[in-house]
Amino acid sequence: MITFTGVTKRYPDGTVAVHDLDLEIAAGRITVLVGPSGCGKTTTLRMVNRMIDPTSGTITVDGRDIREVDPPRLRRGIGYVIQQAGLFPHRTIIDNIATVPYLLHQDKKQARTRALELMERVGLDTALAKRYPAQLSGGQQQRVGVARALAADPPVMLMDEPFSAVDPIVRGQLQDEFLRLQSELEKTIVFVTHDIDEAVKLGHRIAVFQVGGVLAQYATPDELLANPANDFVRDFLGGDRGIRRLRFVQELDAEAAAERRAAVPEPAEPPPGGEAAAAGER
Ligand SMILES: Nc1ncnc2c1ncn2[C@@H]1O[C@H](COP(=O)(O)OP(=O)(O)OP(=O)(O)O)[C@@H](O)[C@H]1O
Repeated sequence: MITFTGVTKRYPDGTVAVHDLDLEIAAGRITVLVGPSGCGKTTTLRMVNRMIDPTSGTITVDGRDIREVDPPRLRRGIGYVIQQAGLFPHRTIIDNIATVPYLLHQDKKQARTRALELMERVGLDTALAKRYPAQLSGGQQQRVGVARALAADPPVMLMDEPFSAVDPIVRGQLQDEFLRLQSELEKTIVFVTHDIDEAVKLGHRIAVFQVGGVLAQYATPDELLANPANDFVRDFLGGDRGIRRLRFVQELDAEAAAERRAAVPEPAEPPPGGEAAAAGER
């Protein structure tokens, strides 16, 4: 679990990016930070791995105050994925993915084998391993970014608008694959987006921020859509909130129905002689 207690970030020029934030981020779930541009989402995210230090307040990861952990060590347990993937342009895909294992002086051959496994896991053809980032599509690059963040198998992943640089169709595919992957991996994920649809689709819980770094509401997607805490949240959710909620509830229903179907045991083989014989025995 990650906790923020009374966290404020004021930049040297006086800008308050995050204001007195209290937030509990559940382990093994996806927590989405959403809000308009400049509301402090990225600042909040980057305080978790100490790329930015808070002005006041306390952040803990698994009960430990992060100020007590030296930043390189802390970051080994925290994967970081950014918009447009941030890949090293002069390194091949496989070497990009194995960046952290190389830094940790892991066996090169092992690191590469694992990188190939990760490529498959995130839906990349391993034939792309020797290419360079510029030779991949935007969606493929994002997948490499996710694979690279997973390479050290960190329990926590910070994801800053990771799918926003691709077209809506690819974006939808990446989101679906990411959800599938997360259902296997159960990482603690903090995911930043400014897109409420993405937040509703991915988030177990959603933190809505407003400009000034104020947390306006922290709730499950269903609670958020059903009961916006104030006018700002209502406006941010938009006029089609009702449609979104309906779609969300329908998706939940479909998932529950699929789970029920999976839970029902397969019908037993009919006895020799077929159904008529089975009926006759009753
Ligand atoms: N280094 C900095 N110095 C001064 N102000 C900064 C700095 N970095 C960010 N800010 C300001 O802090 C506020 C929050 O910025 P932040 O990047 O956290 O917001 P955001 O919600 O992630 O925005 P976006 O969606 O546009 O990326 C903004 O007003 C921004 O201009």
